[in-house]
Amino acid sequence: MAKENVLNVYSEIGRLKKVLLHRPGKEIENLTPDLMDRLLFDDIPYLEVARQEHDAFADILRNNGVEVVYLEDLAAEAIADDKIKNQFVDEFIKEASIQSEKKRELVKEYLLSFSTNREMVDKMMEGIRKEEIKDYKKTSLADMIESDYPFIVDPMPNLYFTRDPFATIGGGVSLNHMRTVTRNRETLFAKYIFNYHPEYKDANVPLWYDRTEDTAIEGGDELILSDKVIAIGVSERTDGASVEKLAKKIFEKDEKFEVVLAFDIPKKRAFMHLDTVFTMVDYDKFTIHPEIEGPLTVYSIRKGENPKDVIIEKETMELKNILEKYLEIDNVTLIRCGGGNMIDAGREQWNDGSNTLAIAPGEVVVYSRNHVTNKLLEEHGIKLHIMPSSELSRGRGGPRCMSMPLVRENLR
Ligand SMILES: NC(=O)NCCC[C@H](N)C(=O)O
Repeated sequence: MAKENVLNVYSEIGRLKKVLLHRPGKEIENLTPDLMDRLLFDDIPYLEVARQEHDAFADILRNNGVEVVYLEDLAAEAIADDKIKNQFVDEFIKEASIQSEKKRELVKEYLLSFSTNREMVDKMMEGIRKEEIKDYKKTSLADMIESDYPFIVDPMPNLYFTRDPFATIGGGVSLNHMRTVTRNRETLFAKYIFNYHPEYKDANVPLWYDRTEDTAIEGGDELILSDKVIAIGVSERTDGASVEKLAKKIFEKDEKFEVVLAFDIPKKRAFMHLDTVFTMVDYDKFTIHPEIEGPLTVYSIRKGENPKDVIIEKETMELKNILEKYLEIDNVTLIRCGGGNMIDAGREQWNDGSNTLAIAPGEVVVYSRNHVTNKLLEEHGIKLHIMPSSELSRGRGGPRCMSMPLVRENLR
């Protein structure tokens, strides 16, 4: 029997009931200047302060009635069975680009030596420095003559952006195939959680996308505008082909969604995901990066006659008109990040000024540093929960990026 409502997300703004976070761990202390580019960071956060900020974020959520669960706990609980744990470790090692067989054996031995699954999961996330495994240098010629690269297994510093590796859509999950190797490794945790965690394993959670697919899609591009309309950014991180695959999967199931809108957005870092430039803060209000007001090209994807077919239409319209048309609202208000001032907009956008997490209609969590945009949101009647933001923001993601809703109340 399928369990009811273990996942339920039919909007961006319905009251948040349960959310998945990852408390930044020592993976942040394994970031080096040489690695930043490949691991998608622009600076190195100070872990102690990043954790304080993250705990403040979690407290805001808990104080507002949200159940907060952590990726690292769910992953550890999912592998309680030794056979599953063994399989998980093998898969992790296979994806960690470890060159020699002997070194893979040493890494496995090392991971299995941790006394709890939680400690082992933390270590997988943190990465393994060379000096942690003694004698690895004697394992093969490649290892003996290799460069001074300091890791046997790379850290995964982007894990605190839980929005991206998988995304809850309706009653199912888009288990994403990420654009980059570093972020794709993160999706393994979700695979094990949805297959083996006691909360989810018997729930027959439908997968709208699978990490084994060969085109990319990331959760920051997946926005649920209503129980009828999903918006997906075709961006630096998400391919058009993935949006079509996901739409077909959703339409084949008995979900209420009627249309998937593929937003063609600029393929550059400041526009990394759709939620970098655009989040929903109330029934009829959105905070946006002024540069996506449009005219924008949007492809609407609807069910065809045959469940496997879709009908795709291309339109070029202003963002405001697109939202009014598809959400059937007379007047949508777009609140411009930085108030449209070029300097404020550029700075606050860079620090995720329009990446807000709605915890209820008209109520959002925002970064303290984006005070120009925050003031504007307040002037539009939005209730703000302001979190500290000097360190977490260095990873180029805001409150929406740092949270994956598992359950939201349905809107009336
Ligand atoms: N949804 C988001 O925009 N997530 C932020 C991800 C930031 C991370 N450093 C990345 O480049 O993937």
